[in-house]
Amino acid sequence: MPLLVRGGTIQTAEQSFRADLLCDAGRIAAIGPDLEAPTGAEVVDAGGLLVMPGGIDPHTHMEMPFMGEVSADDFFSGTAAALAGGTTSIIDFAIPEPGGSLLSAWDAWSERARKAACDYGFHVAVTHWSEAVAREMQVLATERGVNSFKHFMAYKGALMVDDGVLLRSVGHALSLGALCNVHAENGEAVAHLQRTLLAEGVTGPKGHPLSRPAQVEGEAAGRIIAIADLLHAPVYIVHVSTEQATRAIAEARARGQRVFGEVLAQHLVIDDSVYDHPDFAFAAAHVMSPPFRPKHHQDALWAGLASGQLQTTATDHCAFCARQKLNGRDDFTLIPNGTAGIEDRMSVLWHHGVRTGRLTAAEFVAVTSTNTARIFNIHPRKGSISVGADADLVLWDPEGTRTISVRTHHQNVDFNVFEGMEVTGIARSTIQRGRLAWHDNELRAERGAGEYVPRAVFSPICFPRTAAGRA
Ligand SMILES: NC(=O)NCCC(=O)O
Ligand SMILES: [Zn+2]
Ligand SMILES: [Zn+2]
Repeated sequence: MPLLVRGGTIQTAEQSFRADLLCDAGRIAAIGPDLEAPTGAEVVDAGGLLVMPGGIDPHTHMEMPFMGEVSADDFFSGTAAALAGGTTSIIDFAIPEPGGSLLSAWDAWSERARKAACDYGFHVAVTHWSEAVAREMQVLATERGVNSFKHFMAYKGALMVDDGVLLRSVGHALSLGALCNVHAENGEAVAHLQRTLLAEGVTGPKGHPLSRPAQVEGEAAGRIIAIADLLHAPVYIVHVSTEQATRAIAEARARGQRVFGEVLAQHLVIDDSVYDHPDFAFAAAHVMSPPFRPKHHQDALWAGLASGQLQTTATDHCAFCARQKLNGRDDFTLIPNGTAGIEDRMSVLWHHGVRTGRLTAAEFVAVTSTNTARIFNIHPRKGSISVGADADLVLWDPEGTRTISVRTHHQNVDFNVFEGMEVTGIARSTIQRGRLAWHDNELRAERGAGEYVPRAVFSPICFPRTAAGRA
């Protein structure tokens, strides 16, 4: 059924104007003043609201097996919560079994994601190197719509890769026109500090940030940037949480390198005092990597977003319940790493970014949606408001308020790291492929309504020379 969005202000990453918008067959069919509602169309009143591209979260882990547990939000509950917060697409991570096949990981994640309520894609992790891995990367890039590969420089003994693997994989991805994503923490240093702390008797959650100080991220960010520079490859650093990594990215960009940086909503507003909490459950609920930082790092992250040196925002949504976090009751290294946030990213960014004057509304759209679509080559189908684009929209109430709470959120987890935060700026309605999936506080997410979005290689923003050569 067609859907007419009437009387709103269209807000994109470039401009703002009053117009109606007609959705039909899942796409944006028309944009203009005073559009007629076709027979049988549903009409939604967007008076006083901003009509923006739906959010894209480029970093989630739904039902991910990790540290002996499986993250608590599955592809349905997690994407339904996303829709309640104005996010209409995610890019999750398909992670092979140790030494296993990348194609099998893609198959397994595709199977799990069939129940997704919003659109999705996958970064595929490279966790070891062999000729078979190289071949599978090629198949994924050319036949399965994967244009990004993930590398963990941390999690020694599990997902971590060394510089030899990084060099091979970054070089191979470059030849395929794919982008390497990197979790930048020096995993050897983390393992060393973990051992030392445990030997000193530091077993509680406080050991987590102590074992992953800012230098650990700064060093790894500098190293992967140097490797990318050696190979003339673009690189995307996930969950940047420190001044040091932000500076390394800015300096590389100033030298002309194609380096992109992602920030998590959580790192922008929560600091490391959470680990001082006497209650294990509270402190453990904040155990994620990289950890929360002393407050001054937040200023660097906001400045990075405002200046364009950091381009995207995400959540690294990886929900674990108190029962799961208890695995690390006597040893902080066993607490499953991860926090939730997919439902609240947009409101947190609006409240703390736009309302404070750090970001313009256009920049908000850029960092929550459009930049991700450009980097991962799904623009203008996603992240834009243009005729022919997917009708993935959020009707945003810039003055609407809500109090974030585990009691009201839709995420399948018993803790919310933003608990009690009063935010101004909320999703009144979320339109997923032309259908109201969240409207007036009612979640109408549909199991399986989400579709896989294949992503073509040689994203022009990552590979400008190739793009120019092809034009
Ligand atoms: N971030 C985190 O703590 N858990 C998910 C895995 C990762 O992204 O490092
Ligand atoms: Zn990570
Ligand atoms: Zn992650």
